[in-house]
Amino acid sequence: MLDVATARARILENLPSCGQETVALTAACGRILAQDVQARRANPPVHVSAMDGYAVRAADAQQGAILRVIDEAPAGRPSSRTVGAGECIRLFTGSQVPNGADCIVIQENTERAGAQVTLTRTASVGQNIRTQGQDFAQGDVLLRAGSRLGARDIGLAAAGGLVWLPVVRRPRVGILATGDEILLPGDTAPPDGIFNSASFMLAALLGQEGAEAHILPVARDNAASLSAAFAHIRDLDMLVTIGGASVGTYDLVRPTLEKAGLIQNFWKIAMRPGKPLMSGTLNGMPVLGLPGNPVAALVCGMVFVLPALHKLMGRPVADTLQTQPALLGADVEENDERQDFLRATLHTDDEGHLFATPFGLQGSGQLNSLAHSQALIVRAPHASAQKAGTPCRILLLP
Ligand SMILES: Nc1nc2c(c(=O)[nH]1)N[C@H]1C(S)=C(S)[C@@H](COP(=O)(O)OP(=O)(O)OC[C@H]3O[C@@H](n4cnc5c(N)ncnc54)[C@H](O)[C@@H]3O)O[C@H]1N2
Ligand code: MOO
Repeated sequence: MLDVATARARILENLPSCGQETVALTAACGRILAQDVQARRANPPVHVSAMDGYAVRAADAQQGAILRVIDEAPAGRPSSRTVGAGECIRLFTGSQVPNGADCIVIQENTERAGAQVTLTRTASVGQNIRTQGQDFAQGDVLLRAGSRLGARDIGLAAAGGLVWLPVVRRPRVGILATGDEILLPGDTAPPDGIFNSASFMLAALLGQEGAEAHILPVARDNAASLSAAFAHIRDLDMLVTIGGASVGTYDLVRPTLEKAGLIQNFWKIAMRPGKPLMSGTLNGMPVLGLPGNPVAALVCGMVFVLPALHKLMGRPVADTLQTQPALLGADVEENDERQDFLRATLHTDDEGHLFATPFGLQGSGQLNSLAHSQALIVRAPHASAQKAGTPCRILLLP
């Protein structure tokens, strides 16, 4: 059986990037920027007033000076006049600063009488002026390729005059659960049917990482149903199957895929949960066959499908699993030949040590402990029995 690291590398090896598309600002939140974007215009585009008041020449802005109001220029309606000696122009927050003026006296520091204004305080050059390009200049790189766009990035792009943004195309991932016993959550018959948890869990996992995840109709445990399901696939960047991956008589996913033209990369890995993982390509489309046990599907989703998704999105993918150090919160037994991923809760003691405590039961059908875990303890094949307090490596669960 292949080891986990080799399997991961072989899945990532030949994955193409799925390219980019252009979306409107309103559709860009959460997307990954595909190219650096530059400001189309400076912000502010011209010198503007930061306050309601009067544009004056700083040379005139002495306490007690009396100035003549020669114009009024609301925001968006710049004055064509030039402020000369002894003159001022009435301005408002956001108004363009007129020629000749080099400071803004705020309204509270003036007394107005008809067309005359008396300054009650001295002002200085540049006061209350937002200079052109103070925030950013035309052509400045506002956002870098590879960043995930949030609300503040959208605001910055909008301020730079961008209407459309180049983003990484969301990979279309088909999720095909299989099994005669699999029901939609909430279906009432048959009473011994198993609700399809794995498809919804994987769709959520991949969706929150930027995939366009499509839950396909469940295929039945027979070659005809599976063949039809594979034949109906169109325009997917990746297919993820769930179940029917093992060695039983009704585990027909791999043989049926092979009949449809699958080029198998590998099948079966030294991992618990996740042993019957399969990787291949069908007419060029990457296919990952996950085990049906939902915990195995999720752990394989984290360890293999997410990095594959990131690769499809052109995002950097670390060569190795990004584990972190912790201390065992309970004794663990000797491990066999499979790399183990144990569901665990985390807590930090008074001295700041992080402990990962594995659940006692680790069956790969048990979703309750999966949902209530914060991490997976990763144990190497053939690791010896270890006592609580021993250093270990953990993978944080999303
Ligand atoms: N003789 C052997 N038997 C098994 C082996 C083996 O090496 N030799 N491997 C075991 C391991 S490890 C795993 S994992 C499972 C994987 O089996 P399959 O991928 O064939 O999965 P199924 O048999 O279809 O289902 C297993 C289990 O999971 C439930 N299931 C399936 N799909 C879903 C779903 N979408 N949502 C929720 N639950 C699902 C299904 O009802 C079964 O209970 O094989 C072992 N056997
Ligand atoms: O992959 Mo299986 O879940 O080890 O039982």
